Amino acid sequence: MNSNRKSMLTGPIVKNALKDSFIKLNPVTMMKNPVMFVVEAGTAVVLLMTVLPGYFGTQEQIGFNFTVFVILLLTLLFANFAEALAEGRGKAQADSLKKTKKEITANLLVNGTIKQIPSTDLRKGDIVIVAQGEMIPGDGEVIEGLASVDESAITGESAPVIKEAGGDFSSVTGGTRVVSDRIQIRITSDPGESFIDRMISLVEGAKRQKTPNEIALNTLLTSLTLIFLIVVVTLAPLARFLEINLEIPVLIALLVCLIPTTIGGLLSAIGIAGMDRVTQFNVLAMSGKAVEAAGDINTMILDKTGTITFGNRMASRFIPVGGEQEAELAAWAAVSSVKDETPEGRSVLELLKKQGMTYPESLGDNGTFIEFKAETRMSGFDLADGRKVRKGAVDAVKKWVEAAGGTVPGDLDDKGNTIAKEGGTPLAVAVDGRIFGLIYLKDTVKPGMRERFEQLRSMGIKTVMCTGDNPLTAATIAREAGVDDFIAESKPEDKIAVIRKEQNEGKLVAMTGDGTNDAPALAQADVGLAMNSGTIAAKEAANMVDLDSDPSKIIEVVAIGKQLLMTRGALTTFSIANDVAKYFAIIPAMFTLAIPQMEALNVMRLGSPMSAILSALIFNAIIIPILIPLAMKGVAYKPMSSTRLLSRNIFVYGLGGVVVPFVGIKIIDLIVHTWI
Ligand SMILES: Nc1ncnc2c1ncn2[C@@H]1O[C@H](COP(=O)(O)OP(=O)(O)OP(=O)(O)O)[C@@H](O)[C@H]1O
Ligand SMILES: [K+]
Ligand SMILES: [Mg+2]
Repeated sequence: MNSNRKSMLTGPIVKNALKDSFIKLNPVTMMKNPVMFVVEAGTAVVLLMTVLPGYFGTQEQIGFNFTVFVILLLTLLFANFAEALAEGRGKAQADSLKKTKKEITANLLVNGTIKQIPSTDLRKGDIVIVAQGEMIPGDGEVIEGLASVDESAITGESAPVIKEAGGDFSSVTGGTRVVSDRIQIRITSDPGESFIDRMISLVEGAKRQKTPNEIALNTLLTSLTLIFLIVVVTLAPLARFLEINLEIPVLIALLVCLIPTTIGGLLSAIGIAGMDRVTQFNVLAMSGKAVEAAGDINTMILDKTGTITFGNRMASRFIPVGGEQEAELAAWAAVSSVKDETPEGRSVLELLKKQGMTYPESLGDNGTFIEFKAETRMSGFDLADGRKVRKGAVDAVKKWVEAAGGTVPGDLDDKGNTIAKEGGTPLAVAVDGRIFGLIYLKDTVKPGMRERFEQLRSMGIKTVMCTGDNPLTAATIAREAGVDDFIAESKPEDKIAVIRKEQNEGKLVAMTGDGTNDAPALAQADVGLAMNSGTIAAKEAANMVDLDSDPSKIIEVVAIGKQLLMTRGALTTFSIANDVAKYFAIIPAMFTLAIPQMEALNVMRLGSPMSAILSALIFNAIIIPILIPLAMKGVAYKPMSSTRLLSRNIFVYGLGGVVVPFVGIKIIDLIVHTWI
């Protein structure tokens, strides 16, 4: 899917869009776009006057009427083509996704025996078994086992990912393939509601609804259209009263030139293309509203590990405290990590191996594993003989040891702080009341983070790093990465609190996350970007999912959102400014047609009244296809504050919108005038 996602507009897409341009002429479809619907009504009237001149017009104007009809029809087709082209890539993607959605056989587990049923019969709560080489029959959660899964059908990324029961990597997607081992899965979606179904309807635009911004703009454009309609309709009797004869096709041409057809024709293409840009970027936005909200974000909440840093925090050294032996510290660190499947836990065992050390493995028999939790900030192992082994954040382990009646060695804090000041994470290791020392976890800030935060600042966006790590480590990483603010030792509920606080100040907040404990905060945020590798709860709470599971992408998503809003604003300004020039072409021409002495009004020195009207109308039509690439690609975006952006755009597109048609109409008139 990725290969064709990246591909540009191909021949078949353009061909389909051409066909769709005609299908979209259906008045029922057209009615959703009042500006273009008025153009269509006008086109129909001019057509009647051309084919039935006896009833509706005069014989000698047939040529002119027919020309007006053709230009109006082209105006409609151009607008339809813009929308169809914007929809085209999504439709092509949907087709390729549908191919991956073929029916397969699922191994349903009923009372301990396997029953084969078609995947389409699976319901929420069913348990299935998927073995090596088989396709996963539906979305679900791994409840037993571990397997590597090829998810390229949805992510385009061919390297298999590990899925395992428990933790943040347990969610699987229907249509992906198990490449090794065997897992038990609890199905979490009913037929028709799966992730792929949602993806299809998203990229296809089937569920595309107008965003509040689009509705507001549409209302404005409709009001403008209505006003001009009233003006033009009242112009006719007024002119007749003054004994000036204004032809109906001329009035229709005037109306079409005055109403905002440029933005009316491109509006939906701009929205669809914006959504599409997000999709090309391998991010699924659940609605256009989410993409637009991204464009208006004031505050961005980021977590440290995995977003700002690479996130593979690796144990790099064992540092004993209180006169303990390094070998003994290492052994207890290993015991606390035997079943700890977090990257941190695994790295402890790797370090042990690398240093050629060993630990008494039999201690791991018959004990209870204590899983790492963000709330306790510790993990460990309760031995069969009753001894409790823990490793975790220094302050958490200190409290735990003190509660057990132990004492804290005097050099613990100093040694811990030294690690933290270097940006590392110290983990203390203890057995019951005795602290043996520290594990030095190293993580590195991703390159280029500083520049990215610099950009965000120039866009007027505040960045807050929220981490469960200690304040010293947090401060070091925050300084190194250049975030505006940070919150250390934060528990999951603290993230929600930060979001609420910002929102209460009237700000829009974005955040990324992947864990079940991030889900409430993802739902609370105005833009919640969940990682595809994350839990189902996170993905359902968020309004965007990143298929590549790269949390720092939120930065680009915001840029795309801004670009969408800017493109819409710029083309609206351009469209309305455009109409000014058309007054100067059409109105004098119209009156000169009736009263030749009014030639003095012809400020643009256009060839003849007829050619002036046709030139304005031709310009009005061809400006739509000329602007399609801009509507699709978006206007160039440089990070700067919203107010500066706004004034810059009004200058460029407002002034440009007035000047360009004067030049354009004049050039067209020079050509047209030689023909008539
Ligand atoms: N596997 C583990 N075993 C024991 N303690 C751990 C483990 N992983 C992390 N910790 C400790 O718990 C703290 C909190 O971890 P948590 O994952 O909540 O936040 P974080 O990863 O530090 O920050 P972030 O929110 O940026 O991901 C860590 O700073 C570390 O001190
Ligand atoms: K117009
Ligand atoms: Mg973490």
